[in-house]
Amino acid sequence: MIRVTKLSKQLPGKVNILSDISFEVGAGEFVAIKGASGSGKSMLLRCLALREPWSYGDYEVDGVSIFKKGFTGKLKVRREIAYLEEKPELLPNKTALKNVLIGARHQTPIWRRVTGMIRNDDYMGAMDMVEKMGLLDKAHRKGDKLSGGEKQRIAIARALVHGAKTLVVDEPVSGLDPHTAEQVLSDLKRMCQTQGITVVAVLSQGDWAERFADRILGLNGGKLVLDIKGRRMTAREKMLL
Ligand SMILES: Nc1ncnc2c1ncn2[C@@H]1O[C@H](COP(=O)(O)OP(=O)(O)OP(=O)(O)O)[C@@H](O)[C@H]1O
Repeated sequence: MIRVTKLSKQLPGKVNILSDISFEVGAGEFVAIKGASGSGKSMLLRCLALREPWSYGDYEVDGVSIFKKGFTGKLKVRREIAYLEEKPELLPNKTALKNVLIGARHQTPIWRRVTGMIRNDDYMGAMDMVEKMGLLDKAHRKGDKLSGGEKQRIAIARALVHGAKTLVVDEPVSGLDPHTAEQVLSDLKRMCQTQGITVVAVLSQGDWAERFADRILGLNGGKLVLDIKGRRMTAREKMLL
């Protein structure tokens, strides 16, 4: 469970990017973030993944107060919360499977990256995850020969194989055709339902959030203006964003 209390983010010069944001996300929940361009969606994700320092606020993950725990708190977030950028970077010359196994630079021991040595258990685990993502037939295709949607799904598989319990994902379906977008979001949703993985995803386009999310958070000018169950939004709710 993630609890964010009064998160604020200021940049030098006192510009407020995020103001007084509080919300909770339960284990296994799929939460979508919506908001206009510049409303602070990416900054919120980056703060959740501790890619950006917070100016103010409390952060609790599974009952652990992250900032009070200092280094171990931050390590917990690094281990358990994976941040996936809009266009995930894969190693272009490695296969999809190798990308799942050794691609995550900060999570793979350097000796294993250098030697390419893989334990059998790890290999099976990665293959299993690639299959769950519906990409078994692409497992041996090189990273640069995968489509945008396939790259997204390999990046998700990589994060899960390396122990992430929560995926914080920036626009996972932007630039994808509707069929592929549907596949990526269905995979994410299934991970939530069957494995208790928590997903916080920016889904600003179309009605993806309304169709797939358990909850929708809405940002406007760095403020949380909406926190509703995942359902068709009313015209009034849309006006708030
Ligand atoms: N490093 C930075 N320095 C100055 N301003 C920044 C920085 N990073 C973000 N901002 C500003 O913070 C605000 C929120 O940015 P953010 O990227 O979170 O928006 P967003 O909602 O994700 O937008 P988009 O949908 O266009 O990606 C924007 O006004 C942006 O210009």
